[in-house]
Amino acid sequence: MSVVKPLQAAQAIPFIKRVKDQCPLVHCITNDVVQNFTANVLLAIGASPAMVIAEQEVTAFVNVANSLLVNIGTINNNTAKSMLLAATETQKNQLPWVLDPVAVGSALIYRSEIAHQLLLLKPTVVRGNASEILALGGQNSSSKGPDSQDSTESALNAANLLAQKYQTIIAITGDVDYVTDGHNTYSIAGGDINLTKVTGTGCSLSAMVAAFIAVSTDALLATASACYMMKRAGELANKQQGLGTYAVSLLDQLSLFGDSHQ
Ligand SMILES: Nc1ncnc2c1ncn2[C@@H]1O[C@H](COP(=O)(O)OP(=O)(O)O)[C@@H](O)[C@H]1O
Ligand SMILES: Cc1ncsc1CCOP(=O)(O)O
Ligand SMILES: [Mg+2]
Repeated sequence: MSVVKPLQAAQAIPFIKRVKDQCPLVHCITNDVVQNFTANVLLAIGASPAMVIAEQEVTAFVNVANSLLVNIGTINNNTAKSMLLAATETQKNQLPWVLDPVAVGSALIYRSEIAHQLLLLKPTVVRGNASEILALGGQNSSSKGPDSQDSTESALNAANLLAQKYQTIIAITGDVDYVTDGHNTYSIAGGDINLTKVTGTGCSLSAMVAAFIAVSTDALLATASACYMMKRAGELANKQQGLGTYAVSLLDQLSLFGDSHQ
């Protein structure tokens, strides 16, 4: 078992600043539910989003972008082809990329098979909730579609094994986030339960991770820093008016980072 260290805010701040300063272009092949929210989250943190999906375009575009996000949330035959082409090209050229294995496991056999094919293409980071990481590791999980029903602690062992086997970084998000390379692990506490009641926070966090690893050589700390930023913004967002306002306020808080607060 790897050593778990709580991430300090001061460790995350330089990574958050670097994204703002360098404005990385993030190529997103993501699901139909969260396209707009993800683009707005990336803009809020100072990155540039590009949703480029066609199989005729993805190979060229991964070489133009600074990093790639592959999210299988509403996968179909066409998008699966694009995802595999894009990931193959990033692996060939050793470009940073993130896999978000939305809802793997349970009855969803097609996406689970594609997720395993994508894992073999060496994602820099895999970001999922506890149920997804347990399922990816071949362990029992109790998801509810894209939502987790498992604790992040229960997925820590699976995360360590996956990280070692595929030489990747695994970020498990939930009440406490854990980010591990199989040897060193950061924990990030805090956040807010409302983050689970707005669709796309997990998916857009994966896009944030793609932006953070695009501008850093320390992918472990960069990933943990992105997790910190989402949790902190989730704490600061307005919880008095209902979930619609909360979602918009979350964007506000992400965009205000570094100006009025950390
Ligand atoms: N119980 C919780 N308390 C506080 N924050 C949470 C909780 N569950 C999830 N989060 C936060 O919500 C964000 C999305 O994570 P999660 O809900 O696990 O992703 P997904 O949408 O992929 O299931 C992350 O920032 C995570 O830390
Ligand atoms: C509801 C839903 N169904 C397929 S993808 C998706 C979005 C899930 O977003 P998140 O995992 O960030 O909550
Ligand atoms: Mg969610």
